[in-house]
Amino acid sequence: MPTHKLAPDIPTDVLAAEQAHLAESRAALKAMRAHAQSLSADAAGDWVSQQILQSLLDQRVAALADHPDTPLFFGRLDRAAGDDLPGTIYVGRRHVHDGGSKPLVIDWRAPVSRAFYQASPTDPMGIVRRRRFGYHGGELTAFEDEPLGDGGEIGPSKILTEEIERPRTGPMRDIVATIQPDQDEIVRSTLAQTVCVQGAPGTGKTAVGLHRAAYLLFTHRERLARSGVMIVGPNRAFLSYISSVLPALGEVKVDQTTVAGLLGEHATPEDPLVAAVKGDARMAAVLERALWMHIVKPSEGVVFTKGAYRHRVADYEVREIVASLRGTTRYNPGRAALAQRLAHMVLVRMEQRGESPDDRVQDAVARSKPVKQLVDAVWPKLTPEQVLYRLLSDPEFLARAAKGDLSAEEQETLIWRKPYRSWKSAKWTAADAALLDELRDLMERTPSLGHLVVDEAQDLSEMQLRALGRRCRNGSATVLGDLAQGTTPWSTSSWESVLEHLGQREGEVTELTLGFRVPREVLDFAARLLPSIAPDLAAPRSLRPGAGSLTVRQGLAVAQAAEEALAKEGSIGVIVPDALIGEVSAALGGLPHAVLDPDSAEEHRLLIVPATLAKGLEYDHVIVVEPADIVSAEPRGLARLYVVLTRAVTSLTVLHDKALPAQLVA
Ligand SMILES: Nc1ncnc2c1ncn2[C@@H]1O[C@H](COP(=O)(O)OP(=O)(O)OP(=O)(O)O)[C@@H](O)[C@H]1O
Repeated sequence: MPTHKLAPDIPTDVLAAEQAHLAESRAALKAMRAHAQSLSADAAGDWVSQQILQSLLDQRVAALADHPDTPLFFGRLDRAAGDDLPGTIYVGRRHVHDGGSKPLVIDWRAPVSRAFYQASPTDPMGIVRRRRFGYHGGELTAFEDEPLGDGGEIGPSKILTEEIERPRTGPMRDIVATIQPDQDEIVRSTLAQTVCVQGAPGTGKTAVGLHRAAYLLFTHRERLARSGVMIVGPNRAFLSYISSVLPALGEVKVDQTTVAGLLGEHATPEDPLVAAVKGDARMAAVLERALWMHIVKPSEGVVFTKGAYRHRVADYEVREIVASLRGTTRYNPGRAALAQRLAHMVLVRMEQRGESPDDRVQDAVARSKPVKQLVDAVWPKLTPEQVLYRLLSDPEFLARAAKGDLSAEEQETLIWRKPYRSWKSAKWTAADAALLDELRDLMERTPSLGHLVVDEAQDLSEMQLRALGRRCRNGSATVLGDLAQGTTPWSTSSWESVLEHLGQREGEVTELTLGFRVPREVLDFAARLLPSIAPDLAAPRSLRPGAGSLTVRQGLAVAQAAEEALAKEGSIGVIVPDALIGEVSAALGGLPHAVLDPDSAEEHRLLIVPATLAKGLEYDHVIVVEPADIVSAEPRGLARLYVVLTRAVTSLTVLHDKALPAQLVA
């Protein structure tokens, strides 16, 4: 077993030497920042290049900021001699070098840093000793050594345990100092590889996804700067919770959004049965047919008059062009190509008459009135909204488009009960947003990003997955989720199916099994629901025993439970059925609190969290109010309850007036 050298019994001379290295590294970082600040964008040739260069320099300066509370390095590796790498390496959030070429801190994402996460007594990876540092308020106060060379066992790391037990306040933190070997495998998988991670609540899926984004940006900086990386999360409260992790890792240029943010903020409520049909991947074929059904068989040709001549393209020739374009192009480029092909035929006629028209003439003919009129009649200009409007309001049109794909019953489900007056006044739903996006892509190709991280992916419909898949079709994805936490009408029951609809069939499904958030006692309690919501999943395991962390009380004494929690350290989430927000807020009376709101910058230790927004979040102390109402509020209410019961880091108090759901009673 290693000796854990933690204050107060650590050798002060060794600690002082490490503190001196920290001071030297801090000074060097300051010098690097000053140097970056001194660089001028004036050298750029023109105004535009100057602006671009200035923005790059500003980003560099921002990335070199030293945050006093964030340790600059958290680990040290002492390597066995034998190659030209330095014998001692400090692993930290970014590279820091002295004025020359001496590395003072090496970025955790660099290949040499991998051993910090992966080396073990059985595979020391050339490392003789791994040292972890403990910090207190930005000061280096302790360290812990793990000898790796002697093949012995490594005991539990106190620094790791302390990090995991640290009370939560405010937004999510990075886990860069304590990434575990199985998490590191996922973080460092190659850019070309799509990875899908199934993991019980609190196993670090979100953390791993964010760190993978940071790793890929570091490793493929130029490529991804061009193509982009995006994080897609379940709702804005979640985005706000994770928003500071990537900036803390020096990555400020990653878009973080929700599916609604990406596809359109359409939120008209909808019957889950209708949403389920709209979310089904069979809708893709229906939409494709619906769009192309707008093309009308040409019954006339074109006559283009120039001077005394009338140049004619016959109706059968138009039909041939349309037939040759159909199916070989997207809708909008097809329209443009039809105009150009008609113009080309006119040009051929002109040449046959001895004229010698050039490309400009062809463009002019393509834009001319007779050609435009014919194109509009045969291959009409459309918006996605027009097509979907027609599909959802015209049963006969839907029947033709849906032939063989949707049953008569499903078609009836889709048709609006109360049709809108026009496509402009139609009110769209979240499920419609994915359909509109599919149509948009059938009309014009959606650009692809380099990498997409999709969190809580079990909740996405097949059509939403297709929409996300378009955005990484030339790249790869990290897909994160838990089959037991699916709460939407279209929640998936298989990751293979998710990967298929995402268009990433080659993706590898892997599992994280060790929980870092929820104490064992609480997790075991919540896991009673698993046989009912995800019978194929193994019961989750927790790293943290957490004896005494669970309390179940009859009666809704919320204020009392909140006061008890306020007497302890850390954040408090009172998770309530959405319908009870007002009532619980009134019951909390004079205790300062707020209702969770992603748009508010206000910070409160005591937050009321609507059950439907709790996904992905965590609080030190969680008070769950009236589980029976959480279950009865929605079709997948039991899964919602599982999500809600697994948000606690330190304690969970369940308050109930009504009988607890039978599945929870042992
Ligand atoms: N290696 C680690 N070291 C320290 N803390 C960790 C580690 N891995 C995860 N955690 C912490 O555990 C908590 C849960 O992590 P995270 O939110 O990523 O889990 P999740 O699997 O996405 O959970 P959920 O399914 O409930 O959304 C977070 O506070 C995270 O910082």
